[in-house]
Formats: sequence, structure tokens, C-alpha cells
Amino acid sequence: MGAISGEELLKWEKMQGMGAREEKILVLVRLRPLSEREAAANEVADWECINDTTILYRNTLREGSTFPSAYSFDRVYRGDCSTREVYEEGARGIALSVVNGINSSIFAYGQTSSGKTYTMNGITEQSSL
Ligand SMILES: Nc1ncnc2c1ncn2[C@@H]1O[C@H](COP(=O)(O)OP(=O)(O)OP(=O)(O)O)[C@@H](O)[C@H]1O
Repeated sequence: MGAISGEELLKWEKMQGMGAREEKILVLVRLRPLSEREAAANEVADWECINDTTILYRNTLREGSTFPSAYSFDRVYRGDCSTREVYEEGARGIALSVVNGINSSIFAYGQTSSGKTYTMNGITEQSSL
């Protein structure tokens, strides 16, 4: 993994808004692309990433639900983002902060098949490169 540089720490603090000393929890959301099976069944994604921090939820199941809801997070990764990008921007700083003696943890939360294992295995592989 290597040591964390001052530049990386600054970038990490910037991502957290007011700075790492004030913000304790960072919430990153990664959307996964539709699987081949879902695409073959003409399913559509209810979630859409509209910028780096906001996702829209369109409830296609509920009739009369025409207005999408917007949710903001510290960082949102769209379905075509690579695991490398998620690692570099979202996880590397946290992993390396441990080397600097900062207690940190990364955990994945989401419904079944949302990509927790894929992402956590992927960032672990990236960190060992
Ligand atoms: N970003 C992605 N790009 C491509 N495929 C993905 C991505 N995320 C997940 N997948 C694929 O989607 C499927 C479900 O992912 P995964 O097993 O990681 O989900 P999970 O959240 O760990 O599920 P569970 O809670 O059931 O263990 C897998 O086949 C995985 O390869």
C-alpha cells in the first residue's frame, strides 16, 4: 500500500468537507451496472447517478410516482466506474490512514446482490498491487 503523502491526506480531508478531524463517517455509494440477465429481461435501473454526489431514485413499481427522489452522499460512483477508481478515490486514503495510526474501518452495506463482495474484494486486490 505504501505511506500516505501529505497531498493525499489533504485530498482526503477535502473529500470530507470540513476536514478529517471533524467528519468521522464518510458515505460512498457505488451503483452497479445491470447484469446480463437483468438487461436481457429489459429491466431498468431505478437509480441514476446525476453527479458525483447525488443519485436519483425513480420508483418504477409504484404507480403515480412521477417525481424522482434525490439523495446526496459524500461521493457517488456510477455503474461504469472501475473498482480502481473507487479504490483510488474512496478507499485508499482510509486504508493508508491506518498506517498513520488513525483507527479506521471500511464496511459495505446494501441489499443482496448489490455488489458488496465485488467491491470489497476488488479494493482489497487494488490495495495489494
Ligand atoms: N460494479 C460491478 N460491475 C460489474 N459486476 C458487478 C459489480 N458489482 C457487482 N457485480 C456483480 O453482481 C453480482 C452480485 O454482486 P455481489 O456478489 O458482490 O453482491 P453482494 O452485495 O455481495 O451480495 P450478497 O449480499 O448476496 O452476498 C456478482 O455477479 C458480481 O460479479
